[in-house]
Amino acid sequence: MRGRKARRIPIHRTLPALARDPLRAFAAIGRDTGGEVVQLNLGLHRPYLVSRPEDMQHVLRDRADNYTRDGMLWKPLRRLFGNGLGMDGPDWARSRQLMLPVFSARNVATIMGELTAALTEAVDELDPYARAEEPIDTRLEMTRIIHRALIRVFIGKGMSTEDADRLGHAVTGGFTSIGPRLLLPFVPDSVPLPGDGAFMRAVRQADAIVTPIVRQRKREGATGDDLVSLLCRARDENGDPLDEELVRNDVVAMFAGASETSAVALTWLWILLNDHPEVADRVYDEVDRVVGDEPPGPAHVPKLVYTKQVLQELLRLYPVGWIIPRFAQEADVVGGVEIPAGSTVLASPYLTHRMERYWERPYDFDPDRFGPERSGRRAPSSYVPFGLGAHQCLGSHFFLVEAQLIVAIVLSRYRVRLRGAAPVVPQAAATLRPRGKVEVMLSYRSPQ
Ligand code: HEM
Repeated sequence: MRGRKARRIPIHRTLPALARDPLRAFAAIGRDTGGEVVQLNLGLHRPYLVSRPEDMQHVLRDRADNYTRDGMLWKPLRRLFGNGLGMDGPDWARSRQLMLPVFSARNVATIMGELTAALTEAVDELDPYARAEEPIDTRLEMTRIIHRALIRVFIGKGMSTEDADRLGHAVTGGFTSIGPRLLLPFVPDSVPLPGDGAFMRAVRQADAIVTPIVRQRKREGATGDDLVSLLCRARDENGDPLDEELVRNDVVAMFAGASETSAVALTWLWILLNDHPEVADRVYDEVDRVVGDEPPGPAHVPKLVYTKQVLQELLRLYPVGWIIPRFAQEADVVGGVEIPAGSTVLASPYLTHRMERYWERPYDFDPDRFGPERSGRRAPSSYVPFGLGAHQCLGSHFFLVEAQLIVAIVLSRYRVRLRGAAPVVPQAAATLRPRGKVEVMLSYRSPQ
C-alpha cells in the first residue's frame, strides 16, 4: 500500500511558535490543515500529527499493534513505570486484563460508598480555609482529595495518607522533570539532561513507598479486594504469581494515570464555572435539587445529569491528555499519507475536539452538546478525551463518578469563587494544565 508524502510544516513556522505558545501553534496547524496528516519539522525530530477521527481509530485502535508506546514520552517514562500497565507488550496485556473488572461499572458501583466516605472526609479538610476566609490552591487540594480516594478504594490499608501524598508528589515530580527528554526524544539516555536527577529521585521515592506495601500484602496472604491484593493474588500463564516488581509497576502506573489527570481536570472545572456563571448557576441548582439536605452519596450520582455534561464538555475543551504519542514499528499509510517505520506519531485529542467539521462552535464551552438531543448526532471517535482502542483509559467511568461526587460534596457546602481577575490560560506539558497557581475562595452557603 502506498500513500503520498506528508505535507511538511517547516521548522521556521513550527519551532518558534511551538516554543512560544505550543497550544496556539498546534491549533493553528490543525485549522490550516483541516485534520490532514502532516509532518512537523522540528529539526532532528519530525513527528506526524494525526487528528481526524478515522485516523485516530487507525493509529490507536485498528493498528495498535504497529503504533506502540515507545520513543517520545514513553521511553523516559519506562524508568518510572517499568513494564506492565503503563507500557506495552505481554506484561501490559496481562495487567490490563487483570484490572479490567476492577474498573467495570459494576465494581465502581460497589466501591461508591467507600469512595463517598473518603471524598467527604477529604473535603472536610477544606473547612478551616472557608472559616478563615483563606484561599486554597486548587490543584494541590484537588490532588490531595483524589489521593485520599485512590488509597482508600484501590490500595487499601498499608499506605498512610502521608505516603499517598509523597507518592503523588513523586509521580507529579516525575512527569514535570522529564520535560527536557520529552522535547529532545532523540537524545540517548547516556547523555545527561536537566531534570534527570529529579526524575530518578522520583522513581526511587515511588519504589520506597510502594514496594514495602506489596511485600507486606504478599506476606499477609493478600485476601482483600483492593487492587494491590488482586495483583498479589494473580497468576501468570504458567500459574506463577506476578513478581513484586510487576505489581509495583502496575500500582505506580494506575496511581500516575489517575491522579495528575483527575486533579488537572478538576482544576479546570472551577475556572470554567467561574468564567461561565450561567453554567455554574445550573450546576448549583442541580446539586440543590438532587441532593437537598441529605449528605451527597451514591444514590445522587445518576441524577447529576447536567453536572456530568459539564465534566464531559470540560474534557472536550481541555482534554488533559492532549497528545498521545506512538512509535510506528513498521511503515504504514494513515489518511493517505506514508508513515515510515520508526516515526513518532502524535495523536491529538486536542485537535480532534476543535475540528469544525465535527463540532459546532468548537471553541465555545457549551455543556448542552452532551445533552440527550445532541449527543446522538456525534461522529464516532470525534470525542476521545480518554483515548481509544487498546490503551483506552481504564478509569474513565471511575473519574466521572468521582468528579460528580466531588462537585456535589463541595457545592452543597460552599460557594466557590476564583481569586484574581486575570484570565487563566492553558499550558501544554505532559498534561494540558492551567498555567500558574489557581486559587479559589470558599464561602459557606448556609450559616454555620
Ligand atoms: C480526567 C481524567 C482522566 C483522563 C483525561 C484520562 C486519560 C487517559 C488517556 C488519554 C489514556 C490513554 C493513553 C494511551 O493511549 O496511551 C488513559 C489511559 C489510562 N488511564 Fe486514564 N484518564 C483519566 C483518569 C483515570 C483514572 C481516574 C484512572 C484510574 C483510576 C485512570 C487509569 C488509566 C490507566 C490504567 C490507563 C492505561 C490503560 C492501558 O494502557 O491499557 N485514568 N487515560
